[in-house]
Amino acid sequence: MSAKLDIITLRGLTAEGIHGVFEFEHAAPQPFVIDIALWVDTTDAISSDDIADTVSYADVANDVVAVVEGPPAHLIETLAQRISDVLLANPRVEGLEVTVHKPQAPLEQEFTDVAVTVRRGNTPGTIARIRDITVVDGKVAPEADEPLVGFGGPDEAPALPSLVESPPTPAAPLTPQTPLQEPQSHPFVLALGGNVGDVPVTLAAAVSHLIDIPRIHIHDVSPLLRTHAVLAPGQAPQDDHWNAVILGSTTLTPHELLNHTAGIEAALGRERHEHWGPRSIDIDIISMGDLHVSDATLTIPHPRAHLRAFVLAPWLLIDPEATLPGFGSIDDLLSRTADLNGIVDAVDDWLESPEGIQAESDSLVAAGGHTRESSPGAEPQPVLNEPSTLAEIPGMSDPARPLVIPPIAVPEIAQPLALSRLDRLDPSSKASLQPDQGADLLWHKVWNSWAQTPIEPEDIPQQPTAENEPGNVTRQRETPSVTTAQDQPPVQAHAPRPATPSSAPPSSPPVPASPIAAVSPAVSLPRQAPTPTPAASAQGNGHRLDFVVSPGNPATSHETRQGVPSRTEAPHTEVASAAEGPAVAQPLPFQQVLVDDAVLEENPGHRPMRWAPLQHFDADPSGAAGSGHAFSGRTVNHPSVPGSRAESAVADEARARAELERIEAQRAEEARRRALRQEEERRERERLAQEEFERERRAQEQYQRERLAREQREIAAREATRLQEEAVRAETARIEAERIAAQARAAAEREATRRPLPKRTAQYAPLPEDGPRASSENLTRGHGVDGADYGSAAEMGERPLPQWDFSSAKVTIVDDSSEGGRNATPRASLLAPDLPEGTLTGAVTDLPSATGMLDRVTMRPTATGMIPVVKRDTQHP
Ligand SMILES: Nc1ncnc2c1ncn2[C@@H]1O[C@H](COP(=O)(O)OP(=O)(O)OP(=O)(O)O)[C@@H](O)[C@H]1O
Ligand SMILES: Nc1nc2c(c(=O)[nH]1)N=C(CO)CN2
Repeated sequence: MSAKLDIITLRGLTAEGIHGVFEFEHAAPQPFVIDIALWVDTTDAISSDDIADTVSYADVANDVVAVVEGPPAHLIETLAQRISDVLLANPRVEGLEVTVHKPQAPLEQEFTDVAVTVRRGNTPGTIARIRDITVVDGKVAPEADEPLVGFGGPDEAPALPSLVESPPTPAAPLTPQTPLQEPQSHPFVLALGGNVGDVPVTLAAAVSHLIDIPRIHIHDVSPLLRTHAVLAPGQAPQDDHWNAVILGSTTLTPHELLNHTAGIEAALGRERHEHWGPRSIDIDIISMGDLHVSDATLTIPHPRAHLRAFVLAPWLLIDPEATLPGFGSIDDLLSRTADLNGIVDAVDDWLESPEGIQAESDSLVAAGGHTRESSPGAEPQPVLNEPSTLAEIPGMSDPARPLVIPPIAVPEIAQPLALSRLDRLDPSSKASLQPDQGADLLWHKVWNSWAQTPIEPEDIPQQPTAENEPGNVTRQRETPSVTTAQDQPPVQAHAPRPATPSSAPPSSPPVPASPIAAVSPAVSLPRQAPTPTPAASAQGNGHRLDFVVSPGNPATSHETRQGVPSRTEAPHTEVASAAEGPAVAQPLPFQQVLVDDAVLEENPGHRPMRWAPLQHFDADPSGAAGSGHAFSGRTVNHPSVPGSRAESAVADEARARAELERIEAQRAEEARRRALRQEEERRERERLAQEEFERERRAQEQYQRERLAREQREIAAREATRLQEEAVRAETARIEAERIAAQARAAAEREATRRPLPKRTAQYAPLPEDGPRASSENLTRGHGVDGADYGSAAEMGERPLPQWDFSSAKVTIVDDSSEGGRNATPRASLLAPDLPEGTLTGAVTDLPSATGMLDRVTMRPTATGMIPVVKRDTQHP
């Protein structure tokens, strides 16, 4: 079993990141809150007290924050996976659970949390309930009254790998006002099975995990049965399974329990490839008290449990009185299962050291002629192929070792059992009745015919006697040196049996006619249900179980010694009758009478034993009494014997022969009926198997349909998210387009309201005589803004200003030399004399110049000393 893992938790770790489906979430960081639980083997750390031997939560916090602050992801699932990957890179982390909360997720509705939880690796059990600790003024505040919900809390099932796709069970939000009610406890029955790997070890690990889960209490674990695989028709052969049943109780809901069992399956390597395929482990919830559940993921009671010996047999071993709600007593159910013959081996106390059980069983089975492979087909193969001698069983020559008697399979037995009517005789009777050398031929013949007559069900007498007490199965007498039913009484499921069959009072209650009623463990676990504790010794890896089949079981009556006269039956009856009065006819084919003195005289070597047909004896029952013949064990004068002894002998021979013929005819008839019955039983089993297969197929189809529907829902949900994203993008684009359009409109409006640009012309005004550049002789030729050559300043100075009507335009004469410092005197004043009356002059400080968009004309002094005069065209005011 793997080392126990402890859980290190870190909760409420907050960091900011840019994760989300929407573009805007990538633009601005938002908070993410992370809860971490790490499954770590702390054994070393506990002994060394060294941080190097464990996982430092400080490192964990750094790693997690780095991921949250790292590259953007669309989904919190992705974020959780990235965190898992980083933390699992630490080899000390065997498993983990990561929850990513997104408290400011962009949702229109009010909410308290959005989160995703992932579990990875080996995460046995569940996370312990953790209380929030509030620190106030540096001290831990007293606990809040309300119970915690959420992470690890009792009302939240942890996310498990196998259930990732299924919708999470919503946790009922508990408020401080909600009183904490003790949830109701339900008994449960789980069935465990598997046939891949070292299954006993895996199943023991599963039991250990279950024990570790809070709110689950294990009451009992059944012996471990090795069973032939039950297969769907046409399925390829598989290795044998190991099956066990667990009884317990839990306050978990059925789905929470399923979550846990599925988690354990996943942790123990369960993979699903094929329906009813080979598996390392399978855990089915068989029942939960009276609960009935039926939904897409869970059906309780388990819909096929009532058909399965590999579930019912181990269950019966620990709870013989159990019933499966809606189906009845498991005892009865078991007797009708088609795989009843498939129980190959059984081991008790297997949890102690499960290692080696499988190998040991393999060698036992190999010695017995089995293979681990079972035969295909829903109809189980006959399983009995017992070792014929004790020596063939490895280790069985050691008398201290417990015996393995494989379960006695019914109703069809592959090899004819060496059981005959003679086997019904007790050994001393048998010895005294056996024909001697030289005894008469007829007696030899009768004896031999008895010897070849298998015991028939019809031979079972109605009254129980010491001879037919349960457990006196002749098969067991064939191996007298091992534990037999006499040493070890079988335990009847319904009625406790006395310690030894011989001590059973004659009034013992008749055994219920249940074919498997007494499949009983010879060694029992300490358990609550009353179970037998017979004498088998406990050694080795677990205790093999002896299985004994009740004689009350009609199906096993092949093996029940009946119908052969023995000391305790016909002769005894006869003696008693003779002593007490007229002989009482018994429902037996023969009476032990007809010893004729003459024959004795003529053939002194003959044994005076004969068997006569009952009707002959009955012919004159009163005569027996009347003639006072007493049956003294040897010599009885039959009342109906006629005068001649020779005639009588011949008549006896003839009657005996006739009787033999009648018996043979009867036997042939019985064989025919038996064949018919077996054929009917086979058909019935086939029908049941077919029905189960059909049910299975329908269940599978339903499961597939639901899976498909779920997938389609998921696809639709993804598509809806995609469309939503697209819609958001389109909306964003629309808003942007609108903004641009609005801008354009505004610009257009401004444009529209703006006066058309005046056509501009430029002219150079002559510089005044006393202007700063007036004396310059080397003035370059002036060019107007329109490129026209206006000649030199001197020439231009002679030219008059055009006859523009400056008064109609707002003309400002600007002297920007005020900034350049070349001339502090505003040019305007200088120019003013030359401008028409009313022309505005003065510095313009509030408008840029020369933009062409001014209301006013700007005149500047230039480097050439000439002043461009820009004026609105009078035709375009
Ligand atoms: N009572 C139940 N116990 C366990 N699983 C159940 C039960 N009822 C329904 N299921 C569902 O059956 C699903 C498939 O189970 P699984 O693959 O183990 O089937 P199986 O063991 O191969 O077949 P079978 O159910 O016949 O034993 C599980 O995921 C679970 O959701
Ligand atoms: N013997 C045996 N056969 C099976 C088993 C099982 O547990 N034991 N489980 C099956 C599907 O659950 C199918 N067949």
